[in-house]
Amino acid sequence: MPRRDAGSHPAGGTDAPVHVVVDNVHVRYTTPSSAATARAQVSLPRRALHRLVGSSPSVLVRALAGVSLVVHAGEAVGVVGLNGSGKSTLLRVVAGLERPARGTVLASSVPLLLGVNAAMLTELSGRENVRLGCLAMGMSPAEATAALPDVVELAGIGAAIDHPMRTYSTGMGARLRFAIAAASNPEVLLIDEALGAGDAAFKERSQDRMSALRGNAGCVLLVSHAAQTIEETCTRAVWLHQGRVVLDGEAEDVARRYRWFAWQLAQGEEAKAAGLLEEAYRDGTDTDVRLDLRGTAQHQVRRRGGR
Ligand SMILES: Nc1ncnc2c1ncn2[C@@H]1O[C@H](COP(=O)(O)OP(=O)(O)OP(=O)(O)O)[C@@H](O)[C@H]1O
Repeated sequence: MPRRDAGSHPAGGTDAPVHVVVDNVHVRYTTPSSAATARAQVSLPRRALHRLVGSSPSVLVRALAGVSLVVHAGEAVGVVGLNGSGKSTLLRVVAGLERPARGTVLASSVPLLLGVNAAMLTELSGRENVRLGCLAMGMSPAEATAALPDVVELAGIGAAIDHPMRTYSTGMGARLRFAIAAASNPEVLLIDEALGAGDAAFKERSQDRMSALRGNAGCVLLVSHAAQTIEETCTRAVWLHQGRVVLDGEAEDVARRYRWFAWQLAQGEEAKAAGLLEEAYRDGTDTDVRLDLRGTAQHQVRRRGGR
């Protein structure tokens, strides 16, 4: 994946340096499907072959279908959307763990992805995992030793820091993972649902830490199903639906509109939800990115403006 210097200046909005550029990114997965529609797309001989070996034909899933966005230093961007809308894929593609079928991702430095499943050695204590985690993020042994007290304090799990991680609750594990990731002070921090399991005290600590990181010219991209977390934690939010950006704007506004849409769906009011989605899409913006040969990005935000 091209990962060049994203240092550029935007044509609109903030003047802060750009840390992440996602330019018309498409991600597709080919996945086996037992659905009749998938079978119907396969030729008869191939269908017979599938039956013979007991396999299923494949279908193409468009996880991201032309996503463009630009993230500046100092921003915390929340990503909301229904299950399967492409949120985790977006984070993975920015982290460089997924290669887009089309489009470009640029980051000013290697992004750090913090997920619920971030690898930990569960037989080791939290403290030992902190040390390993710091070394894995590229710290020297001396830096890891120096970072340890801060990480332990931020995690705030008391005596449990010396217990094996297999004895931790989900929330305790989440606190430790976040504390380890934040210790490296990454310029681009990607958080996938990893904060959801924390309690109120942790929520406050993690918000403080993210503010400090943003104040330090870093940026955060945060996926959460809790639209309220996005409202409280982020400066901006992106609503994804079926791999496309519906809205990209002020966190409170985007989260509120998404929440209202999701609530209508949950009530079985599908027509109403579809109307809200359409209206939000019309009110949204498109981001046009122009890359020059040196990999510098310029971008422009265009209103879709259907009303
Ligand atoms: N490895 C994979 N192989 C096949 N399809 C995948 C794979 N990963 C994701 N997908 C599909 O891509 C689409 C987007 O998935 P993604 O995990 O990005 O959604 P999400 O918005 O994060 O969902 P959730 O809120 O449920 O976590 C879904 O249709 C999903 O089934």
